[in-house]
Amino acid sequence: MSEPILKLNNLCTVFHTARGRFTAVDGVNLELFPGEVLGLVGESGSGKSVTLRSILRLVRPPGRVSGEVRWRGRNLLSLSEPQMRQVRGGEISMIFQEPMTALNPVLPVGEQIAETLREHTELSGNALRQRAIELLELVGIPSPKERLRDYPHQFSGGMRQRVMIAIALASNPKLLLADEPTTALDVTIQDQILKLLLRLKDTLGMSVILVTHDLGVVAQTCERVAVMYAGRIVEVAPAAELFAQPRHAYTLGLLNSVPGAGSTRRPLIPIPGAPPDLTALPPGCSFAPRCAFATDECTAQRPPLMDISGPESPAVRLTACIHHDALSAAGEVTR
Ligand SMILES: Nc1ncnc2c1ncn2[C@@H]1O[C@H](COP(=O)(O)OP(=O)(O)OP(=O)(O)O)[C@@H](O)[C@H]1O
Repeated sequence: MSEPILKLNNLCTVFHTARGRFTAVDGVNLELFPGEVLGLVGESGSGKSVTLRSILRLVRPPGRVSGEVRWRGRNLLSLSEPQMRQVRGGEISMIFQEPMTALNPVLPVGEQIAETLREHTELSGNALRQRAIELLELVGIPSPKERLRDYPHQFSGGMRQRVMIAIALASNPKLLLADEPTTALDVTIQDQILKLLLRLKDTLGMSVILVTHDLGVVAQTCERVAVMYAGRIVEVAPAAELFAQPRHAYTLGLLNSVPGAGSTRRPLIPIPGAPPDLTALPPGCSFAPRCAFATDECTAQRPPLMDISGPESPAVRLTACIHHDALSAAGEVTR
């Protein structure tokens, strides 16, 4: 297997709020390989977005990020801000759920693409304008030359998302961080945007981390999946293996609670309870209070992320569930 392009080592992000101090990202270790699409899934508040923002150092003080973000031989957390600006929007780009938060409403889209091109490439004058047209064309915007002068509000939701992707790709990034990029769109447009992202990933040779709570989107797009719960990674597996045989009780719960992620005929079983309050996490496994498999051992101490790859599954499988063996049998019964 090739070397990872990105490696998160013990990434932690702590916030101090009126509710108290809490760790939104709690010791995340994760690897991303060149050209792969990794899905980061989990319920709302599990720390997916904060993980992405921590990679790019977009967490504002008093939020504090520690650990290591190893990217092409450097730790991004120890770069100066000017060095970081070259990486952010240059080598690594990010797209968001709501393009309007990323786009400037009072600037024509052509000018917004030009800004990124000026910052991250040597292009100027006509070559720069030509490249802006090419980028709009690349993301499937009809009549790109004419649309350069248009403002974000003159585009439909799906087209705005395409514009944001064009801006993100302007610098030829090696990594695209996509935070729920299709959640706000209707299903047909969602499908088009996901296909576009996959095509662009292949054409441009990027890696992608895709944050989503939609397991259907994961099944459609991701090669590997990391599951987050209460700020921690609880399972990592190739997507097909994760769907076929989840090895963490939380993943099993997620798969059983949504339609379409596995067999379509099975009944949906919601996960009981709600995600924990991060300011008052239970001892041991954070999922234990909601888990049908939990035993005293689960609440006694926090289970580490264990490597359970075996000869029958050559790809790396990690789980933080001590009942991962019992789950395989139960998983087949409930699913
Ligand atoms: N700037 C901030 N200040 C304080 N708390 C924050 C900040 N940003 C996020 N949080 C908190 O950190 C936790 C993780 O949030 P995050 O947005 O990463 O979750 P998520 O898994 O992406 O959920 P969603 O799918 O709803 O976006 C949540 O409890 C959230 O309220």
